[in-house]
Amino acid sequence: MATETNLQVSVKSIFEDVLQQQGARSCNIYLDSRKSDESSLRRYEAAGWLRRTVGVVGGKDLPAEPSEEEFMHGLRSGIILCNVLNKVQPGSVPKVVEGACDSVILSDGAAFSAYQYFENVRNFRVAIQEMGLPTFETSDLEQGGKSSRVVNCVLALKSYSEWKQSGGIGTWKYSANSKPAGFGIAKSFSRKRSESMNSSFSEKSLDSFCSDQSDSIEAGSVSSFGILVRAALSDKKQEEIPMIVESMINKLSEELESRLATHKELIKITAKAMEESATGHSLSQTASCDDKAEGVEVKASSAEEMVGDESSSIESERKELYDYKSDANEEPMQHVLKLHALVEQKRRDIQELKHCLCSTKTCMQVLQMTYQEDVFNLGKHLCSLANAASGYQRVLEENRKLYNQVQDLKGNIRVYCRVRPFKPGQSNTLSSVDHMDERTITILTHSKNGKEARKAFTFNKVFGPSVTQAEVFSDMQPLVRSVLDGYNVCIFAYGQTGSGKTHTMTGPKELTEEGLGVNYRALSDLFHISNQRKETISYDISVQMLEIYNEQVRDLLSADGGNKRLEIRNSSHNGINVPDANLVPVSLTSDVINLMNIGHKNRSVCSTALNDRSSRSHSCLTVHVQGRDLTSGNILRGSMHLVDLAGSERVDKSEVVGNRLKEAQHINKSLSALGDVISSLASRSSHVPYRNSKLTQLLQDSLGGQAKTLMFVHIAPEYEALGETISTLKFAERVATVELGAAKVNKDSGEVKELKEQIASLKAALARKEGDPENLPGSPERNRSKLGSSPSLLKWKSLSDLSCSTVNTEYESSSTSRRDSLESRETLVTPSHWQPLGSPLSSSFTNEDDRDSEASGDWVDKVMVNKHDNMSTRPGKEKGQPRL
Ligand SMILES: Nc1ncnc2c1ncn2[C@@H]1O[C@H](COP(=O)(O)OP(=O)(O)OP(=O)(O)O)[C@@H](O)[C@H]1O
Repeated sequence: MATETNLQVSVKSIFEDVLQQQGARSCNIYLDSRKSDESSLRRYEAAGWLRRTVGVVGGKDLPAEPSEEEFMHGLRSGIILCNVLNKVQPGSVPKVVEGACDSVILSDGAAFSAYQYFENVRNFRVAIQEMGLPTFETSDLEQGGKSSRVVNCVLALKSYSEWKQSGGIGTWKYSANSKPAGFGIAKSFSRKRSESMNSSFSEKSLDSFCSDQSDSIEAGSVSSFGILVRAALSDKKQEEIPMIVESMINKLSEELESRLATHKELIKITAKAMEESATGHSLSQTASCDDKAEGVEVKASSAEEMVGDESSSIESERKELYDYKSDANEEPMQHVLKLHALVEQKRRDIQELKHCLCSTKTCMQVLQMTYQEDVFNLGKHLCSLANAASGYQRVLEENRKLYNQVQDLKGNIRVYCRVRPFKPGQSNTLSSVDHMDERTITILTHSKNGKEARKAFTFNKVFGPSVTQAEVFSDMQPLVRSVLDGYNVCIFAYGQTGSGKTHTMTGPKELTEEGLGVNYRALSDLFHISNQRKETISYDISVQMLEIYNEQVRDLLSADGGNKRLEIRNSSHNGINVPDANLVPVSLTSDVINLMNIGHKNRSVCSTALNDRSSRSHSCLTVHVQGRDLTSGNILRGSMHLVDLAGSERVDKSEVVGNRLKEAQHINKSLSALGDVISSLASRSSHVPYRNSKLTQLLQDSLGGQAKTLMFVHIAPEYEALGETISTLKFAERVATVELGAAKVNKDSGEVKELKEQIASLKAALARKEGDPENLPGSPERNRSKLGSSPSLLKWKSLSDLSCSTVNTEYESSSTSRRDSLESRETLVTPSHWQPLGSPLSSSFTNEDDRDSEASGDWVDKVMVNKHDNMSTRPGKEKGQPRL
């Protein structure tokens, strides 16, 4: 269209030039009539095209320059319209009604027949609408209708027809407002209808000339040129016209030739530009590929999106370019300009994109560097964490060793005394217990001459009648932890029948939470601690329950009620064990309760009315613990025997016979054998007589070496049981006296000093590992905080706390002699004036460790004395040492 306009403008200017050269006066501009002229010209154009296309219809020709009324009147039947449409688009109106009434023309110019009128026009409008062309209302063909819409529709059809004729290349476009040539400038030409061209240079020849010059130029425009020419020549003399026309033609042909040359040139440029654009695009793609190949991780999604968007936009633009190329024949100038602009735009876009890629690359490199730095720092941090973790593991390991050393130094054999309360209804009963303090029990007795006398026995601890189950357990709790560290522990309940052994080990018949005995509490504690350590060590805990009756071992957890006799075996792998006894894995305290119920049931099955099996047999609950260190893979094995011994009362041989006698003999034998073993161990005897009884045989691995033995000696307070009480205490004395010797340490000995130094340096080393200045020994903050947080440390006691001695002093009942007696005890173990140092380990302990260190009280300082004793005498590797 632009080309068309350009050409028209050129033709117009040529006319003007020619007219000026000829001295012709310029046409006047009639601005007021411009509008009507414009619509008239459009109408003429439409009419001209209709005439040329369909010729004479129904014997009536449409005037070449019809008035508005003539135009509408001519088209009202719809025949011309339908015919012209069928020519443009064959078959669009399959049946054009050309009725007999055609010739009947009413005087008012109305429709020939209503049928024709509506049918043809309707079919035409429908077809036009389907083609997407602008249409009009049927009423527009009536008087007062909008003829401009009809004209517009016809011109659109004309434009479409021409587009089609030219091959239908590109997209058909039609602008309803396009003006006929000559109206793009401020001049218009009017012509009187009556005026005719009376020359050889007829209207027709000029029209055909114009139309010959450019096929692509709309015929309507050519018609306008004709009008222009006619208007220009209207006032010329006849003889002037050939000359004017000739010069016009010359000018026109010149103009057209130059136009064609430009057109060709532009097409060349366009093709070149398109090639460049395509090459530029592929270059940018190659560049992006190269970038990728270089390994530059331009992965910023936004940049990729941009590139992606741009590629697709370039692709679409490229397509458009090709479209333009196809349309180039129609509108070369405009297309070329557009293409130029487009190519420039694309170049700019590509440049911009390259910049963007560059900056993204830089950003990515910076980011990469930052990440690398972060990863490096993280690695360093991880290394230091790993070091700290392994250091922490080492500290824990050391802590475990130290802890167990402390347990060793406290004495591998500990003897506690527990006094049962009077049974209900015994309030007036005379007690054999004269006095009790923390470690001493004084029994009321009589001397040989019948005078009242007292006998004092010293233990590691004395528990009075009011002491609770929890308090009893708290004192032995640290030993439970040793089992988890791979040590063997043996806990015995010793005493005469009815003295409270079962109460201590299991609890009262009606079990309550407070009443739970050592067995439940120990296992519950094992579960608790093993659960706390689950991140570092995986534990398997299993339980066996055996009974030794008349020197026969039975399984209390067997389904047959424990009737089968079992053999004790010694294997290199498992040590001493009873392979045929049930070993039941447990993980909850409730599991243990259930198993113990089974055990008690089996034990009572074997009882008779006259013979309470529980007091006539030893029951042994054995807890086997196997722990696997998750870091090193090391295996720790420990076991704990919880033994409820048979009643220790002596049976007068003259009074009992048969089974009772046999039982008594077996009990005496086994208890005596136990005493012998413990004595031998405590005195570091070269021979330990384990094989003298099934009991000592069974417990062999858990007695001696680094194994820990704890004996609860039970006392019945009734005076009438004095004989049994004395004999029980003497047994305990036998066990404990040997340990007493070990506790006789001179506080000033050089070895003790040496030990003190060793422990101080250990503390310092641990504090350094923790990197906590507060934990360095001697730090005032540390001492303050430890003293503040651990009152037990303030309650510093003398070294006599450490003794496991019993002292028998038979003396007259007087306060003086009693004081003397106490003083005499003090000489055995010298009171310490050492200041409490606290434990540097405690800060690195877990809660569990804190609890345990608290439970063990001021253990670090206690270590100092006993360590000397044990270290100086302990053989290198003995039985009962943790098996790793
Ligand atoms: N410390 C205690 N507090 C309260 N009651 C106790 C205590 N010790 C023992 N008893 C009670 O005394 C009675 C006898 O105790 P227990 O059965 O434990 O003695 P035993 O030594 O195990 O006897 P046996 O050797 O016959 O089995 C039980 O009723 C028990 O509940």
